[in-house]
Amino acid sequence: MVALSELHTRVFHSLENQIAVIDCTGLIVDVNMAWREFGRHNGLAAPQDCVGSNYLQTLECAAETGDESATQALQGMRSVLCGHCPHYEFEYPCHSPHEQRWFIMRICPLYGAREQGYFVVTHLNITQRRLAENAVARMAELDPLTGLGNRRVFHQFLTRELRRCLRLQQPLGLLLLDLDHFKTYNDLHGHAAGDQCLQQVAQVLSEHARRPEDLAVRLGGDEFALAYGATSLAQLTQIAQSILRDIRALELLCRKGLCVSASIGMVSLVPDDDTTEGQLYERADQALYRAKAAGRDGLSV
Ligand SMILES: Nc1nc2c(ncn2[C@@H]2O[C@H](COP(=O)(O)OP(=O)(O)OP(=O)(O)O)[C@@H](O)[C@H]2O)c(=O)[nH]1
Repeated sequence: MVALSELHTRVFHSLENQIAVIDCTGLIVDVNMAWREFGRHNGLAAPQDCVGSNYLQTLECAAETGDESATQALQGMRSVLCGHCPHYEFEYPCHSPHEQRWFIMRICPLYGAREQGYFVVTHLNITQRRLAENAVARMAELDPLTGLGNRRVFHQFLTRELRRCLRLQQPLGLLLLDLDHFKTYNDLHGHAAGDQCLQQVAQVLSEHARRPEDLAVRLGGDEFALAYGATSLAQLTQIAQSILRDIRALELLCRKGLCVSASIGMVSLVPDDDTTEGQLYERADQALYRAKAAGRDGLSV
C-alpha cells in the first residue's frame, strides 16, 4: 500500500496541467513533471533550473520586451500575491513555430497554506477547445453553400467601412445583385444544379472582391451584395459591368435562348455624419428595382 503523501506526489506528477508552487516573492519552490517537460520541449529553462528561479522576474523580463501576455500574467499574479484578488486566470496564445497553441494560466493560494504565503500556478493547454471555438465563429460568418460571407458579416463590414470612408472622406460603393430567371433554372435542372449555379456566381463575385476593403456576401436565396471601400461610381460601374459579363459567360441555360443573368443596383457616395448603413442599402435596393424593371441583365444607379 502506497503512503498517502507518496500518492499525492504521484498525482502531482501525473497531472497534465503544468503546475508550479511559488512563494510570495515569486520564487519557484516545486514544479511537477508536466512543467519540466514543457520547459524541456520548448527550449526554456533547463528542467533542473526550474526550482529556485523566480517566476515573477521571468515574467517581468518578458513584459519588458513588450510581451502582452506576460504583462497581463504579471499584473494578475501580483494582485493575488498581495491579497487583492483571491485568484486570477486568463487565456493566452503561446504559438510555437510548428503549431498554434493556447493556454489558460491560473494562480491561487496553495490549499491550507495561505498564511505561509505559498501559491499554485497552473498552465493548461486549451488548444483543442480554442480551435473548435474559432471554427464555430468562422462558420457563423459564412454562407455554407457558397463559402461567401453572410448577411451578418456584411452589416459588420459595412458599418466599419462607413466609419472609415467618413474619416478619410472617400467614396463607399455598394452593389446589390439579384439573379434573373433563377427560378426557371431551378425548375429545369433541379435544386442541386441550382446550388451549383449559385456557387459559380459566388466564385465570379469573389474574384471581383479581392482587396481587404472589398467584400462579397450572399444575403440569401439568389441575392448577393458587394461592398467596396474607396471606390468611385465610375470604378463601381466598371466592376458591375465586368460581373455581368462574367455571369453571362457562365452560360447557365434555363430555357432555349435564355440564360441566368443578373440585375445590379449600385450606389457610391462619400459619407457625411448623417449617412447610415440603412440609407446606403435602401438606395442600392431601389436601384436594383429599377435594373429589374428596365428588363434585367443590366445595372442601375
Ligand atoms: N437551388 C437553390 N435555390 C434556391 C436557394 N435559395 C432560394 N432558391 C430559389 O431561388 C428562387 C428565387 O426566386 P426569384 O428571385 O423569384 O427567382 P428569379 O427567377 O430569379 O426571379 P427574377 O429575380 O424576377 O428574375 C426561388 O425559386 C427559390 O426557391 C438555394 O439555396 N438553392
